[in-house]
Amino acid sequence: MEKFSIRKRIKSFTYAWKGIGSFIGKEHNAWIHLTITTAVIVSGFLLNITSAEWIAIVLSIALVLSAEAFNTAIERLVDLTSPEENYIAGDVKDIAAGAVLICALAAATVGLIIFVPYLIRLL
Ligand SMILES: Nc1ncnc2c1ncn2[C@@H]1O[C@H](COP(=O)(O)OP(=O)(O)OP(=O)(O)O)[C@@H](O)[C@H]1O
Repeated sequence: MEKFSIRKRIKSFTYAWKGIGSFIGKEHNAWIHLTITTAVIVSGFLLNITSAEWIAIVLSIALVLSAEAFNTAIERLVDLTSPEENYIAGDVKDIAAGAVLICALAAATVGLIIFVPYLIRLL
């Protein structure tokens, strides 16, 4: 087994940050998710939501962003390995996109459950 090395662990961490940079820098879907994320966080502070609600929001944000990041990685891998039209390549991309949609719908539901009562109270 390879010897444990702090330098190597730090390097892995910098690769992960590089991956986040590539995801945010090139993906229009990531920009949309980040815009919604910012709006949700600002709303959370303005409405002074509870700790438990923050936990649900943070987990929902992480769920959607990580699903989108996995989807992007799969899309790029498919483009690399199967740039030509291929039924399975298309299916793989559709399934990955479907996974993002499932996560986004769940996050939207969490957002509605948390924010709608606050907004009704404001009216
Ligand atoms: N190599 C391929 N073979 C067959 N179908 C493909 C292939 N590449 C993409 N597709 C089909 O086109 C759809 C969109 O592809 P892709 O996600 O690459 O494009 P996009 O619109 O640029 O996506 P995004 O905006 O998420 O980056 C896929 O979900 C799939 O149905």
